[in-house]
Amino acid sequence: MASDLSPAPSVAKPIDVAVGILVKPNGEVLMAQRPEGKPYAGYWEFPGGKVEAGEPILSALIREFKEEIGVEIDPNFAEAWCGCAYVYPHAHVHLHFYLCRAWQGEPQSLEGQQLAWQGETLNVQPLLPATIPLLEWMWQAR
Ligand SMILES: Nc1nc2c([nH]c(=O)n2[C@H]2C[C@H](O)[C@@H](COP(=O)(O)OP(=O)(O)OP(=O)(O)O)O2)c(=O)[nH]1
Ligand SMILES: [Mg+2]
Repeated sequence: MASDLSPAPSVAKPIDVAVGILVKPNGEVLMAQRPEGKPYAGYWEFPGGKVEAGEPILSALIREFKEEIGVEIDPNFAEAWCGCAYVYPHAHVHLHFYLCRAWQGEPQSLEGQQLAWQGETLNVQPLLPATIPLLEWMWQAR
């Protein structure tokens, strides 16, 4: 019988991910399409990305928003909302979602990604699997 019980690399160490939901006064939220070359390219998500070693999650959120869409998030208006874990074939992620109602700058596509403001009836597909239940829950919780 095999004696190596060490977990597969994908489940050994969850990766923290800071995710931001920009919410406009009319309730629309900003979604982005993952660019070519990344896992799940073409899938829609909320902007954000991996937290670096030792980096506070809110700092990672602010950094990722500058890098990906050129938007300056005001930390005083970024509300830690909820988290979830998901095991993908490429990684085990721990997602930290923030609701952001104030920011500076107009979202720009700095990584060649498509951006779209979305209301409750989505017109973008497909979504990252881990994001689908969060989005449904968000509309219910409003
Ligand atoms: N940004 C974001 N990531 C999500 C969402 N849902 C979800 O499962 N993820 C997963 C997909 C990825 O495995 C991980 C995010 O990592 P990423 O590939 O975007 O990382 P990153 O922006 O730092 O980019 P890079 O290091 O690959 O250049 O989290 C979501 O709504 N937004
Ligand atoms: Mg990203």
